[in-house]
Amino acid sequence: MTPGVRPLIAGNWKMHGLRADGLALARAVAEGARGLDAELVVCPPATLIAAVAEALAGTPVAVGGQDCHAREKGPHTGDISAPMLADAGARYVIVGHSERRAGHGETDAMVRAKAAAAFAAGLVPIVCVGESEAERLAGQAEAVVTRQLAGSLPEGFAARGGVVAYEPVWAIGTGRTPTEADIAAMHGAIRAHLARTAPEGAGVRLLYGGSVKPGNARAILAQPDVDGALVGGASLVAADFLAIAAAAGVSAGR
Ligand SMILES: O=C(CO)[C@H](O)COP(=O)(O)O
Repeated sequence: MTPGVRPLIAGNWKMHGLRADGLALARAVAEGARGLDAELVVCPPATLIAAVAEALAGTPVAVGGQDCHAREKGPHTGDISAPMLADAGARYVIVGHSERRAGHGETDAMVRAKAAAAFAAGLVPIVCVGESEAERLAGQAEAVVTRQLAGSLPEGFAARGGVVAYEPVWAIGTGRTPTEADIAAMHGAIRAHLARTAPEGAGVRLLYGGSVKPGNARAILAQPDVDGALVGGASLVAADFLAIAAAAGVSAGR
């Protein structure tokens, strides 16, 4: 954990949740969030953002989108713009998740445009980067992630409060995680890249994502330059998500 940084724990619900489930989950998270020394964000499917934002109004839990289009409006059937997310009550948006890079052909340039659109709409982008297993085995992990950062972060990213999430693709939903030393090494490399490219880079919050669970959260969050977590599966169970958030506060020594 970076000294003095308030941990950020974000839950990516992915394509899970009908209205009743989503509202119940959001309310349970809000109930348990009081008194936790971490910033909490839930990212429901787009259909639930407005309802969840309304349910969470006045609580310490913020709402985020899982993706946005790079344009404000236009003929883009099925897409959602950053201003629409903000209008629905979101404050954050995940962009460049590996499931979108792989499943929707998103390039670094597209991710950069989406992150810029998020800033323009007053949202905080959480930009995801991470290597595949083949890239890690080939010793390319750091080079891949550095290249993704160079291509995906818009001008002024650090100064405007952008967040980076390191999510090794092979750790997502698999129950496998890098070693703590590997996580620390990659977060250190990301920090060094950010600090080289902008004076404010040292203050960017760096999240780790990929099979974060209550059982491993404390050890992962205790690593240097890990300022929080982007949680998938475990964010669908309020008690697990809250346990991860509690571990963040402990790791921050608060
Ligand atoms: O999106 C993720 C968290 O946002 C990431 O895909 C990790 O998912 P998990 O392995 O199910 O935690």
